[in-house]
Amino acid sequence: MEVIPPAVCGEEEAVGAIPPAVCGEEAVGAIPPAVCGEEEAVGAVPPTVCGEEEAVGAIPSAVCGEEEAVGAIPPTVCGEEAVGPFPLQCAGRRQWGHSLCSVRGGGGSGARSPRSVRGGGGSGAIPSAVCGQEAVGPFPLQCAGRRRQWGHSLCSVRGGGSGAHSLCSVRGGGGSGARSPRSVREEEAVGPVPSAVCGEEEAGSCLPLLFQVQVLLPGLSAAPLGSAGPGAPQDTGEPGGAVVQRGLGFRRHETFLNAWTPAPSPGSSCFFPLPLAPASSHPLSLPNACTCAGYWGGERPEAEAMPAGGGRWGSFWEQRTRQLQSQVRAKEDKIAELETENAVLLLKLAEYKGKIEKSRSEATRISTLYNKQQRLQRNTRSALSQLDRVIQKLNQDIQAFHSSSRALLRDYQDEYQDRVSAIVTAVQRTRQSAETLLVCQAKVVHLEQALQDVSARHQLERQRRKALHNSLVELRGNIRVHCRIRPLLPFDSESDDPVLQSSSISREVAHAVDDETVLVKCDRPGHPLINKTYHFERVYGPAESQSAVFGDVCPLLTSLLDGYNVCVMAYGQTGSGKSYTMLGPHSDDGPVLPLDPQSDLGIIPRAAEELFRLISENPSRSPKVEVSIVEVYNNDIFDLLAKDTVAAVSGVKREVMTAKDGRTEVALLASEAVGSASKLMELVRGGLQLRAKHPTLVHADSSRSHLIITVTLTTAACSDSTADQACSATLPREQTEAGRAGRSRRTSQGASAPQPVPGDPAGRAEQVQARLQLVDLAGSECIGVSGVTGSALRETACINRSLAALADVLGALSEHRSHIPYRNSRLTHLLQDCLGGDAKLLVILCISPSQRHLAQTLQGLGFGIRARQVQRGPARKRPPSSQMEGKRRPD
Ligand SMILES: Nc1ncnc2c1ncn2[C@@H]1O[C@H](COP(=O)(O)OP(=O)(O)OP(=O)(O)O)[C@@H](O)[C@H]1O
Repeated sequence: MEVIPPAVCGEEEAVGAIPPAVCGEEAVGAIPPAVCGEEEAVGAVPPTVCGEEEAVGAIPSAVCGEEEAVGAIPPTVCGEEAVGPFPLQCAGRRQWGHSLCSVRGGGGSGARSPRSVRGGGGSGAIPSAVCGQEAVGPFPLQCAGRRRQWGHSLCSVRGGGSGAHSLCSVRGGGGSGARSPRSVREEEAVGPVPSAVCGEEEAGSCLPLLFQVQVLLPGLSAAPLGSAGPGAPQDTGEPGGAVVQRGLGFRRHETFLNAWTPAPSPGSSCFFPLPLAPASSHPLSLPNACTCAGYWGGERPEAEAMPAGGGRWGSFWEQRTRQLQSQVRAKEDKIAELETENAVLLLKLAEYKGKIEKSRSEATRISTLYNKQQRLQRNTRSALSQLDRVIQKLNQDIQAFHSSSRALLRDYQDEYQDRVSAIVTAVQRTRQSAETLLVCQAKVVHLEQALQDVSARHQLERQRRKALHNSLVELRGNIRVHCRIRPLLPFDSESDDPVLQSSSISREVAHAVDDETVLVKCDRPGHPLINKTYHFERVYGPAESQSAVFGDVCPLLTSLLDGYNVCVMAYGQTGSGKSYTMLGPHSDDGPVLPLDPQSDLGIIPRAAEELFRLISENPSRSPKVEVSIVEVYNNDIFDLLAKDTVAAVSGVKREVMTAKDGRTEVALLASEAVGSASKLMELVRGGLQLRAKHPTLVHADSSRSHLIITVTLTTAACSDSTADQACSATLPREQTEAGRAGRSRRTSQGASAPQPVPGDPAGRAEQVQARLQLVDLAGSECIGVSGVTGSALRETACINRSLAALADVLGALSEHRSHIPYRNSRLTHLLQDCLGGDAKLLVILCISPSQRHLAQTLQGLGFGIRARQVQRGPARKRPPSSQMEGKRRPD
């Protein structure tokens, strides 16, 4: 083992023969220096640089980061950790210098090979090793600690190592070597020749310094080598000695490094620098710093290897110094260039960092977006899957719909064809029908025309027939019977008969078939079917108005003015509409004139108005009009205009008497002359107030007496010609003709025509009296139905008896009996002139359509038929009063 280089060790012993050994924990090196970290490093030649692994290399140097690197001369640059000989630049973090730091790894050995070991041991001959926190380097060695450390060599080398020219504070193992300085920190450093410089530890002897390297940092003026100012290193002049600078007095923040480079060792061809580095923890606290200046190793050069004498050595070293200075300058230039590049790189780095930050935020944003997109994609996928299912379902539905639609379409087309063919057929038929219809329309028009002609002819024939019938009636002296069917009223349904209350049975049994026929039809269970028709001069249905009824009465008023006695009599059961027909709707005030077109007033007020209208049309005649009103109540006659009359029951009874002229009159009958219709109706209203009334179950406002209003017209007699003219002016043509026929007949028969009485001794003017009797009979009633008792029952009995007497008279008249029983009743007695005389008698037969009153209806219809059968001979005008005297008609 050569014992040339010194060994430097940290905490461990460093043993080195000649070359120094540098070790971390333990370092052993032969000739090449070995620098080791924590592991032992043994190396011969070349040095080895390794990271954590052992590195062995020959000449070329190796640079490694974490990996093994071996390098000889060319410098090596590494990232975090680098090793390089000669100008070695290694950039760790912001570290600048020739060689770099933070070399970790095992040791190595080799001649002239720098070695930087961290952790492991290392050995090298000439080149030094540099480490980050621990670094070793040859020649101008700059080693930075962790921060801002500048210098040729560095401190804190860990690991053992041995070898010549091995450097610096070594921790760990020791190293041994001949003439090798030894620096031991915490551990002993042993070196024969080279001295060891250490901080607190022993510094071994050093070889004579061969030259100085001065490195100036910015702001520090250069000091001449060997003659620096105060504190400049002193050459001890002893070979193998160490230069120890203590208390050099450098200013703070200034760095002055003196390097003493030993002579090349025989075993190595390179130099080992003598770094001067602060030993304190802070790199800039130099004044108290340097404890270990440098080491040199190797044997003193032999005569043949080293110029003999100081001059030769001086020139050599001067040359070498210049060479090295030029190299230093070149390196400095290179450093400046690299600084620039580094600055640029730093700028780029900052830029890239900014971009990286931006990219990171962008990446974060993109990541967020990506997550969102993922979620969206998941949602979309689930939605799409649902949509797919829905679409599949829809497709199935659509297919089903299409198939059903096709089937429907086929059915529709088939049906359409059928319908079209049917329509075509129908259209053809319709065309044929239209043609037929046109023909039919033409026929219909023709028929309608013919019908109108026939109708006109029929109407004409009817008028003729009616005229003939009226003539016949006039000639025969028949009683005219008009039948009026009132509407169905609410009280018609108030029946105890459940059969009648049944809605299945029609409640109307009497119907107006036409204006001359009444049909009674009733089909009740348990009763014989009734289906009978009755013919009258006129039939009024329920809908016919009061004015229509009065329209047929109106001609009789003309006859009245012509001198005929006229009687209009309403006959019928109770509640059948007699008072309604004769007077109008019941009211407390009675019928009030004047009439309006829509009025419901009956025959009496209308007749009054018409009478005075007719009178006013021929003022030359201006007959005297007198009114008397009587009622036949309980077969007694009461004068309703008598002054002594308070009420019918308590009034004075009147008697019927026969006048000289044969007329029947009421004795002491009060009569009042009236000059107007309203005056007449005023008297009527007064009489109605006195008329006996009593409510029954059938009719709440039932009249209990027969009301007879007599209007007497007294006119001056006129000649036949005058009378004919007057009659012609007022009567309808057929009536006039009939009247003429009758008159001619009466004349031939010697009937009493009004003729002037020549030589009337009394000198009285001839007068003709004609009477209009308006009779509202009391209604016949069925006692069981009307439910009357007491006085009402007597009233009913009297009413029924009087009506029966009336029927008997009509029966006798119709049968032309010799005796007419007028006097069986005061009613018939009072109406004798009307019933059997020469008056024009009109009976208005009122019936109820209700089934409830069927029996009474049938009885009334029978009465009407019987009345129609009466032939009394032609009606005659009333003769003048002079002719009437002494004439009496037999009873
Ligand atoms: N043609 C008709 N139109 C409308 N209502 C009628 C008609 N005939 C009768 N009435 C109504 O019938 C009811 C009975 O009529 P009305 O008093 O004339 O009977 P009546 O025969 O005089 O009875 P009574 O003999 O008992 O006096 C009355 O309320 C009346 O208004």
